[in-house]
Amino acid sequence: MEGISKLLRTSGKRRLDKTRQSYSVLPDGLCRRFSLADINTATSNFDDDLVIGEGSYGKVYKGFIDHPTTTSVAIKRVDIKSRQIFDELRTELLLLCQLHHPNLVPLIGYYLDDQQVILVYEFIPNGTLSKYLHFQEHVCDPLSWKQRLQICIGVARALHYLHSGVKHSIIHRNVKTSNILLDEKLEPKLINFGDYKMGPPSLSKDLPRMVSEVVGTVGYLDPEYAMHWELTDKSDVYSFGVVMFRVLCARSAVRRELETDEAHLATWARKCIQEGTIYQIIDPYLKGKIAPECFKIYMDIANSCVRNKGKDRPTITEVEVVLEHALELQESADAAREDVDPSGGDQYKYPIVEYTCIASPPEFEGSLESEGSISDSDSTTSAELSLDVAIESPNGQ
Ligand SMILES: Nc1ncnc2c1ncn2[C@@H]1O[C@H](COP(=O)(O)OP(=O)(O)OP(=O)(O)O)[C@@H](O)[C@H]1O
Repeated sequence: MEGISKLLRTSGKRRLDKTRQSYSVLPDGLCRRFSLADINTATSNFDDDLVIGEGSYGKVYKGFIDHPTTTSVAIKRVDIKSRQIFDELRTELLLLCQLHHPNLVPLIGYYLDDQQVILVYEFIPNGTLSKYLHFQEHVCDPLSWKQRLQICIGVARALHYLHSGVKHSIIHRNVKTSNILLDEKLEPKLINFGDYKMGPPSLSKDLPRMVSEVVGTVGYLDPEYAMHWELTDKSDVYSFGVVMFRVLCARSAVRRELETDEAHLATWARKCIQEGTIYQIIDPYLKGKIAPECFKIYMDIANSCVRNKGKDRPTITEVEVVLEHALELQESADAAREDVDPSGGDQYKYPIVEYTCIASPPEFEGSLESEGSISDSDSTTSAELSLDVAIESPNGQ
């Protein structure tokens, strides 16, 4: 990783010295370098019909390389309007070509000159996770609960790799559902590394790093980092907690039109957890489909991720382990149900339970047994039995 900063320094100098000219910023062999002619062919000269998305930096095109085998790629083209944009894109490039994990989007190659940076990624066909999380107005088939758990596990694995799998931890800083793409098997791939920051060596991760600007997305942003400008890997954990609530509730992370607690999903979810009403705000599609034991530990870990203080949040490794356990619990509950009623399929109904956690304990203990508690909807108070819960019986009738 020391090599990265060195490369950044040297390549920065090169840029100042040269007029428009393609050049390499990486040692040979580290990453494929495309010519502009290759890119023009791949995108039919940046044909607007091939645009698949647009980020804050520019358009993303679907392209095809290596004719006649034709591999599908996503090509991100960024006009260099400022030195900062140039540096961020080059940073992403330098980082990505050295990272390899099944849940990170693979970078295939790049083209770079003084006026543009073009990054060529593997094409991930199923779009962003946010596309699947539209409360009550599904634009595509809703994901099952098991698929959602598997997606969360994949993203947690990617973050685990970034936080601990490399010499210096890498803090993504912009974990959100629109930065998670799904491949043909709905395996998640984390994208957008332009805002990452290198943390301290992995072994001393708890030391905060002072940053000169706060980067992230409203609704996902760690409040402690936003207030004190001190960044640790726990900021990503906070954002990941918001992703978990998005996955459960299929609601937006932030709704600017509201001026109540409901404006921020994380704040709203924590309030509902304290009041024992969280089940009322989950995605209606999931109601009755989550095994209570799985629901409890999912809520425990999601709730602990969005604690105000980073030191009270779990590490992403702990989150990953708990989510894997949650998936096992769901699978064994599903298997037990199938034994009872083999024809039930996805329609098996679990009792509707509420989850309550009055106050967050000061430390995350690893064991989540003692945290929240769940109760059958039968035993909820009348105040808790508002519309959503009251109209659904455990049998789905
Ligand atoms: N590898 C890829 N495969 C398929 N689609 C992609 C890929 N990369 C990006 N996209 C699509 O292009 C869109 C824009 O991506 P991009 O990373 O530029 O923007 P963004 O997520 O909006 O980022 P920013 O936070 O910089 O505004 C994504 O939302 C996605 O739909």
